[in-house]
Amino acid sequence: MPLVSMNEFLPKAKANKFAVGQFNMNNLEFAQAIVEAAEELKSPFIYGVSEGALKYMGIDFTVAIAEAAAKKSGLPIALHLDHGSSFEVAMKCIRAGFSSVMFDGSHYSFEENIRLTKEVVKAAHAMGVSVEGELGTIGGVEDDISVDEANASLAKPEEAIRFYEETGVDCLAIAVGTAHGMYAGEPNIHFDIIEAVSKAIPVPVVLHGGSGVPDEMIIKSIAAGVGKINVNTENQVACTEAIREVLNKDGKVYDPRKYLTPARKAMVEVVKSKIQLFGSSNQA
Ligand SMILES: O=C(O)C[C@@H](O)[C@H](O)C(=O)COP(=O)(O)O
Ligand SMILES: [Zn+2]
Repeated sequence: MPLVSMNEFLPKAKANKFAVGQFNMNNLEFAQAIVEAAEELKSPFIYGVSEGALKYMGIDFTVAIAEAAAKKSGLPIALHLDHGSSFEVAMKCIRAGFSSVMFDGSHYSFEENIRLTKEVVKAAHAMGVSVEGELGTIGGVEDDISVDEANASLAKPEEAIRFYEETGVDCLAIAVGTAHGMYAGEPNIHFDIIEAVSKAIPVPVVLHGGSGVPDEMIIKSIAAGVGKINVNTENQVACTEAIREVLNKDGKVYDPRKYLTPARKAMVEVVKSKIQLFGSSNQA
């Protein structure tokens, strides 16, 4: 199966109240672990690729790996630019074979965010590519850029609704109290904002900063209208802890397969548990 747009599964997620996971691809082992977990549970999923990860892996390797996963598994998989910062980077990804892009204009003024997102939507939709927009400021560390929680600002439902109506995005990330990275305590998620926006627009709300959110809050978020959830840090932590354990036990190990195999296994377990929690098993 070729890579698909998120519209292959997000409308179904919204209608049937489940969420599709966006799992970030940081290298080959992440990509393999994610597709292995999804194959076992017959789940659609999204490979999220940040601009930093794109630089690290190279755009051609990234697309080739995602295409190989889609072909081998037969699952509906979207390859999605995560937090794209410009029209140019979004177009570069689409030209290389991405089936979905996020344009994150949340650092611009509201009107400028609408104007820029609209341009991306117009070009992407003409090529059958889905688009995610973002409103409000999500706290935490994203691709090495940190936004402290005090400067994170929640999305206003009336603005989110107007943003959707004017841009026509396929899903909308709104700042509702989650943050990128692990939480020191518990996040304070504003379920009322999710519900107000989700009721008024036909596309799903996206929850960024999915790592470390307690299960019951995830379930409540999905019930309120979240249809896409992004997870990266929990996989990074599982991967690194597994590698550290092997190296701590035997300082003489030099074959990367000896520590990357347990790292990949640990990530398979993380992704499987998220797919089950999000309710997307057997939805492929
Ligand atoms: O940091 C990245 O490279 C990706 C994240 O921004 C992703 O979009 C996301 O929201 C994942 O959040 P996390 O699970 O808290 O890392
Ligand atoms: Zn994010």
